[in-house]
Amino acid sequence: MIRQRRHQRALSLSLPAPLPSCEFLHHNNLSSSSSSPLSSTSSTNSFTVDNVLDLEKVAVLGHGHGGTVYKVRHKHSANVYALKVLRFDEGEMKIQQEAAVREAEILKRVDSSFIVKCYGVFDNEVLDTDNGGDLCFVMEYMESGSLLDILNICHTLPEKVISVVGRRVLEGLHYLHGMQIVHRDIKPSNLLINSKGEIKIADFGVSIVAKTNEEHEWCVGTCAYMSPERFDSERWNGGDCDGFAGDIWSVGVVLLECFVGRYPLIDPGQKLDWATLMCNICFAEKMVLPDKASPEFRNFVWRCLEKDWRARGTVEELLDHPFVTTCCSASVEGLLGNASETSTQKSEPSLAKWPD
Ligand SMILES: Nc1ncnc2c1ncn2[C@@H]1O[C@H](COP(=O)(O)OP(=O)(O)OP(=O)(O)O)[C@@H](O)[C@H]1O
Repeated sequence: MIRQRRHQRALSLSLPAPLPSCEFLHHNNLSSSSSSPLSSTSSTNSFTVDNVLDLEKVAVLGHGHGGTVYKVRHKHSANVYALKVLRFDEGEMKIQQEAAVREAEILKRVDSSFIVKCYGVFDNEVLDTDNGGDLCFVMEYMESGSLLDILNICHTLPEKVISVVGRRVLEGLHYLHGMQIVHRDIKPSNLLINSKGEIKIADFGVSIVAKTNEEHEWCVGTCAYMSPERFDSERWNGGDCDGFAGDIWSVGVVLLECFVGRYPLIDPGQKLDWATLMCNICFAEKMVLPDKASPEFRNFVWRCLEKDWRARGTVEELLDHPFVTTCCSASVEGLLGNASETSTQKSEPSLAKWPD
């Protein structure tokens, strides 16, 4: 539902001027049938896919609210990519296209080892007519799936792994926030892991550029990971917020989830509904963390889950926090042991969407 709502709004982004070599922003006819790229990535990324018809489907990697992600192989180079195929509903085509264009604009500009790379955006029907879509993103293939997949297998992670995860995500947010990009949907299924065990941030479907004069709706993203000022803007002065603090809140929820092995802001016996989430996120007392958590981890999580966004830790502050400065490796690979096979047992909190 929130994905639908996201498509129903015509949000606009104020972004830096496009690179001279980039065709994308000048190409408005998204419904045309073309197999040439609408967009390449920035000049520092080598653009390796120039015709989507050179990609052959290998497997389905997963389904999201907007479409399907395939593992694909480039026929000539044998390089493997993830192909995200978005579908637009009839009747909402224009608004959905605008949302997808915004996502593509952001993806085109980001180039960081902490962010899943996008190698091209195409507007054609691909692979075969049954599975064709309306807009396709050729993405870096992340072999080990998502943090959600890892949690499905391991249930909980040791603190030393969580600190590596935290550091990587903070580095990614530091990069994004430096470019004025607010992600707005940090959650386990949007943190992907490659064969080297490196975690990267993915999915910019509801991201925005902050500090512009544009009006942004704040109640978008995934409810369960949403900060108080985004959940209840009026009470928590969300109107004054630039949005960066909301990403930090989500990091705190994700890391705590890795520690306790379940969504942490709802007690096991509590019903997962919108009202309970609202109460727990916006009104509950400071959370009591498990005894077994180290003082560093507790303090880190509390700095992230500070309800008042103005008092919450910033990305710069948290990158200097002892919990993430002492982490032993830039990769989670060795620490995760046998958790390389994916599983689909666990899902994110089912009330992941904003209720109508
Ligand atoms: N670049 C990638 N490499 C490998 N697997 C991927 C990649 N991108 C996505 N996936 C897999 O495909 C699944 C679906 O991704 P998608 O971004 O469409 O939706 P989602 O993030 O799971 O859900 P939502 O649409 O609610 O955000 C992911 O959960 C992940 O397992």
